[in-house]
Amino acid sequence: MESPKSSPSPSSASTPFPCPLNPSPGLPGEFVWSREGPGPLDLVPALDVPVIDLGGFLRGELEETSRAIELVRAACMAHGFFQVIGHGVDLSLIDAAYDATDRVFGMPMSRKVGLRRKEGTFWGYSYAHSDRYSSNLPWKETFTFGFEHNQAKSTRGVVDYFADMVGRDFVHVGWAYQKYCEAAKETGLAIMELIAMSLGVDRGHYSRIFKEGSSIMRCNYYPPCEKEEETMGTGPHCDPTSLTVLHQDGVGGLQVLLDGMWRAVTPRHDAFVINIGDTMMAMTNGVYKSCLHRAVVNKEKERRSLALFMCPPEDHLVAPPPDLLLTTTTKDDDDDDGKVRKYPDFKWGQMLRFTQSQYRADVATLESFINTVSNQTPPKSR
Ligand SMILES: C=C1C[C@]23C[C@H]1CC[C@H]2[C@]1(C)CCC[C@@](C)(C(=O)O)[C@H]1[C@@H]3C(=O)O
Ligand SMILES: O=C(O)CCC(=O)C(=O)O
Ligand SMILES: [Fe+2]
Repeated sequence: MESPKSSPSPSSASTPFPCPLNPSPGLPGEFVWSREGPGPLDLVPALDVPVIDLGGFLRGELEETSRAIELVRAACMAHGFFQVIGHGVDLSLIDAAYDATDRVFGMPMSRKVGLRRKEGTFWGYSYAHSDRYSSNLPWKETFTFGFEHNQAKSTRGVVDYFADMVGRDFVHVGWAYQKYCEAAKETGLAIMELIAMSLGVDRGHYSRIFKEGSSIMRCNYYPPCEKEEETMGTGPHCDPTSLTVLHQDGVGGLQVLLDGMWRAVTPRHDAFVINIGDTMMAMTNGVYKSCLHRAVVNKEKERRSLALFMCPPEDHLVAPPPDLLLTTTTKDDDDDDGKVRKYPDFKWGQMLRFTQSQYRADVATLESFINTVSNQTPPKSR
């Protein structure tokens, strides 16, 4: 597994970039995913991930709530992906977030380069992660910033971040993202209640943890690419985080691996795509699945997606609720009362730093992280 390369020296940071994301006759080698290139894209059938209407649940309607719980459970046991409508988020707020995204990636490259993530930080602009990796570069630009869930405790909101880091002319962009993140977070917290109820644990178990957590807000911009079959927008991976609340524009490109086949998640303007991440999988003792997915690019159209990666506090000890250990047995448990833990305790901050300094998130991030940590510290008995 390629470990991230150290970020370039300051002098190379000022080197004019070759802007490799523009269409070109031959794809630069570092963008060719020879082993995993998506190949012919028209063969990818759609995956009819469940579309769950949150309206009834949010209105406190018992029957609709039971229906939503059932659908969440079935999807999370299978592949960890579903779409939600009836979330109550005004579509004009989503459109404003896309307008903000167009403003961010529409900046001149010289200004974007000035916003590149600094070594040891997580936030800022990246093109193709070329400061972190030297091969299998994703055909995308990204802009990433943090969002504190407990706004009362937030020392510096999204608006301040944009005003201070990008410039006063981006204050309204900061507001658009601030409002978007607040709404997407509330949707995510509501879904965490459904997840808890679907597992038979206290309804507030997960949402209480995440109300004190934060999110990684990742804006993805995928330029068109003539060699769409040879490169990747975002390579195959499982999200190391807990719950992803993603909105994709109408172009399409998100795919989930199911039964050995890549399946397309059809975009819906009125829906968020929700998926379980590695950390939530550990919080459910492996009952709910964090699954491999990727984003492919398009030879004609640019594509954008907005991913809110919800995380617990960095010092939160990731473990399943005790009740869950009493009520669930997993098929490969040799311990018939289901008390077996699938993953050791770990602190979320440790896993996050692992993905930023040592390991490029892929299909085996959680397993690799646990192996790394267990080789460093004696196993904790529980
Ligand atoms: C903890 C994280 C690392 C990434 C952003 C969040 C959740 C998703 C991860 C990522 C998108 C998975 C694919 C590889 C990656 C390097 C990327 O393409 O951006 C990952 C993110 C990252 O390390 O910046
Ligand atoms: O762009 C997409 O649709 C998905 C991107 C993704 O999976 C990610 O950023 O983790
Ligand atoms: Fe992802």
